[in-house]
Amino acid sequence: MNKDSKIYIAGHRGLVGSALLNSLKKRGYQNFILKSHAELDLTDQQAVASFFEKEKPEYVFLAAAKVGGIMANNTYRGQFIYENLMIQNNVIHQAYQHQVKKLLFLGSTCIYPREADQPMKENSLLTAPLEYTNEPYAIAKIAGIKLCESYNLQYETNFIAVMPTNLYGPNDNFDLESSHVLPALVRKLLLGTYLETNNWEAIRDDLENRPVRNVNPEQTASQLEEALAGFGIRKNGNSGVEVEVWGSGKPRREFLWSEDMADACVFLMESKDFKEIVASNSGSSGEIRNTHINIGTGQEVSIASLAQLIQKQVGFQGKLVFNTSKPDGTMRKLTDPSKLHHLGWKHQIDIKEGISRICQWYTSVEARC
Ligand SMILES: NC(=O)C1=CN([C@@H]2O[C@H](COP(=O)(O)OP(=O)(O)OC[C@H]3O[C@@H](n4cnc5c(N)ncnc54)[C@H](OP(=O)(O)O)[C@@H]3O)[C@@H](O)[C@H]2O)C=CC1
Ligand SMILES: C[C@H]1O[C@H](OP(=O)(O)OP(=O)(O)OC[C@H]2O[C@@H](n3cnc4c(=O)[nH]c(N)nc43)[C@H](O)[C@@H]2O)[C@@H](O)[C@@H](O)C1=O
Repeated sequence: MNKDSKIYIAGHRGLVGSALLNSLKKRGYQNFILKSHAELDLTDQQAVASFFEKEKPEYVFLAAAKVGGIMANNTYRGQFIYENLMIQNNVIHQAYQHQVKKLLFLGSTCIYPREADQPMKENSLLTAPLEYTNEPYAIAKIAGIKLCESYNLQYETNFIAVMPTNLYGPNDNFDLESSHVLPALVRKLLLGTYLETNNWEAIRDDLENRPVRNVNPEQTASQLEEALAGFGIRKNGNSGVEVEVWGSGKPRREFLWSEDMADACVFLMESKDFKEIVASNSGSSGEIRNTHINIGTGQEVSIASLAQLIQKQVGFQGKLVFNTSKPDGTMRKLTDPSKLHHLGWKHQIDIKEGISRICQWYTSVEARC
């Protein structure tokens, strides 16, 4: 990529897209095409075709998708499979039709079998059944990998598919229901600290800044207390406040800071081609598959430990309680990032540093919506 190359970041307002935009700007890139969902619905085949015809991007980062945590994936199963298939089919196909020089597609580590050997290597794809809670999303992502791979093999395109582990950082979704675990626990535990001191002003401010379904920040203190209890943030008799953690707390997850993730993506777009990635796959028998690349830290933490780390960071004095009526999802999902390490990239920010950064960001002026 040259500094004046025309770069389209699909999903530039999201967690990953915004980190990609910042990372590219820092490196001196300046020629961006940016469209919000409201401006261009990527599920609309005709609209996407017209957009590519008009704009003719040279490089594409496909970070637009229907995304959410375990409950959103499990509940909106139809939307997760349909919207993701449509977005990726439209964008990847038009990138091929309009001779895009390179495209980077973002998948997810949920493509791997539920019982995959840990840490998970790229070649465990399609070797056993998937985790149920996010199966529709995972199937769409697997189709995206195969679309990139098949177009590369048939049409000699240069499309790279990366499989990031669970991500977190600025501009994440902090909704109390549809978000991923890390942003959810940051917000729930912060609200817990406000509830401990009856700081209704801080609670109202938080709810105004990031509206929550069926909660009016103007309500009385006792109504707000009831609303928060519905999200598992509640006063517990005279012993203080408790915050609910979904599931048993036993599943383990691997977390990568979004700016590290963006750095890895830019590194791959700047310096690696699909052919080099194929060449780096060992033991090929003439069949070309598993050309995607894991992006992770190779380090995991239990959900209970994650909650304790965030609790410590925000200074929540109360109790963590586990709600086992909520799903655990897969028990382990740890990437083996050695392929990416061999290609020349390694993460920088560890989980403790990342938690400190995201808690600071969440309460900063910058985070105001
Ligand atoms: N978050 C995570 O932990 C992980 C994410 N990923 C992958 O990374 C990518 C980015 O995820 P993330 O940044 O977290 O997601 P976000 O939800 O933060 O952002 C998604 C972006 O996609 C855009 N978008 C969604 N639907 C459409 C549509 N129909 N048309 C146009 N734009 C649309 C949104 O636009 P707008 O803002 O305008 O509404 C938003 O900017 C996804 O492919 C995801 O699967 C992979 C692994 C883990
Ligand atoms: C990135 C990845 O993200 C999703 O998979 P997931 O890792 O299972 O999602 P998650 O972050 O929502 O949960 C991780 C764990 O944490 C527990 N947990 C505790 N308390 C809260 C809580 O308050 N909110 C949430 N969301 N989870 C909680 C929760 O019960 C689970 O055990 C995929 O669907 C798919 O989108 C995907 O690819």
